[in-house]
Amino acid sequence: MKSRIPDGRGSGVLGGTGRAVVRTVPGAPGRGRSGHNGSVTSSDVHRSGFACFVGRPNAGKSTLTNRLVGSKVAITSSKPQTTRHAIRGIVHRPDAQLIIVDTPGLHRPRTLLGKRLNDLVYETWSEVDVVGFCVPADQKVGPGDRFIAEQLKKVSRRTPVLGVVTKTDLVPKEQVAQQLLDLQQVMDFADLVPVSAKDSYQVDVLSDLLVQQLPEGPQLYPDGELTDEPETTLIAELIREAALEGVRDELPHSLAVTIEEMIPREDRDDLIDVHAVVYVERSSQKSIVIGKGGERLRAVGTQARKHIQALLGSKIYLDLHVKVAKDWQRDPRQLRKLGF
Ligand SMILES: Nc1nc2c(ncn2[C@@H]2O[C@H](COP(=O)(O)OP(=O)(O)OP(=O)(O)O)[C@@H](O)[C@H]2O)c(=O)[nH]1
Repeated sequence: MKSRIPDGRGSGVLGGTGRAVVRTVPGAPGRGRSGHNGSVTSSDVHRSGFACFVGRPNAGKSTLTNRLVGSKVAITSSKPQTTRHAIRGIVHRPDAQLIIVDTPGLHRPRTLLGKRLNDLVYETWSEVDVVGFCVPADQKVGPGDRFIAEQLKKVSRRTPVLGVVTKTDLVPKEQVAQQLLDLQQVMDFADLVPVSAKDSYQVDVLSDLLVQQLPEGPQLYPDGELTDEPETTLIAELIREAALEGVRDELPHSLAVTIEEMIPREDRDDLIDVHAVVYVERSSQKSIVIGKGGERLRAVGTQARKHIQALLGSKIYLDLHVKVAKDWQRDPRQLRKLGF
């Protein structure tokens, strides 16, 4: 992965100074590593830096990123492990600019793709200023979470880690409290916070806690910018998200999307032609994606088009092809071609 930090600010300035505006976190037994006491101190300091969320697949990281940024930039799906690209969302605040890198789920590598994804995770952790470790409120803290915690401990001396209990809307309050206690057992956190991206519950508190860990610094991106991912990457992700809806469990890992061409239609200033290819690994998967009489692929196209038009603010014509790239997850050449 290319460095996610644009101006040479590397690990040397990692770790927030923790002197920013701090609010008490209702219901969270946070310890506050920098000795904050819940008081509010006004400050003219501007902070900027990077954060990422880690957690088991489906923990709600992408949804939380979207909620913090306030726009749909990272794809979400009910299928696990759908986030492959470290897409950044940018939170603009008067007192800070927080750039969120959405990392893929960490998992035991079985293929070359799996290994590259894990490498990407470690690289991201060592480059950011703060990590949010997400654990959903409705699932017991388990071996998967402890595995991640063990990995996180290796970087937590340099990079502060916040414990984030997500999806609190799904369970009663007592269960949220218990989950916070259980999570506290797995590692030392800079702070613990319960949130619900669905209800926007405590999302602003989380934003404050993340910002508190950032170093002082100027705005790194212009106002209004939500992500620095190239448009084509976002469009490819939107198509992949649509293609993943309601398909068999093994398919997500075998799907990749490339944008072959994106050109304004001649003589029309309101229409863009987008040509995309959906790659699968086997011809059996190809027929799943296409569906009977092409029905599924049409539905995928319709859904993706809706989101792409919203993203670009322009009408598009979406041309989708499905191709088989045999065993692309194990083939370095193909991986490169598909952008991994
Ligand atoms: N009820 C509820 N559901 C949520 C919340 N946040 C996320 N979800 C759902 O949980 C599922 C997974 O959310 P994602 O944001 O895609 O999870 P992720 O951790 O990014 O998943 P990967 O990309 O697989 O690592 C989706 O179906 C979301 O709609 C929440 O606050 N409340």
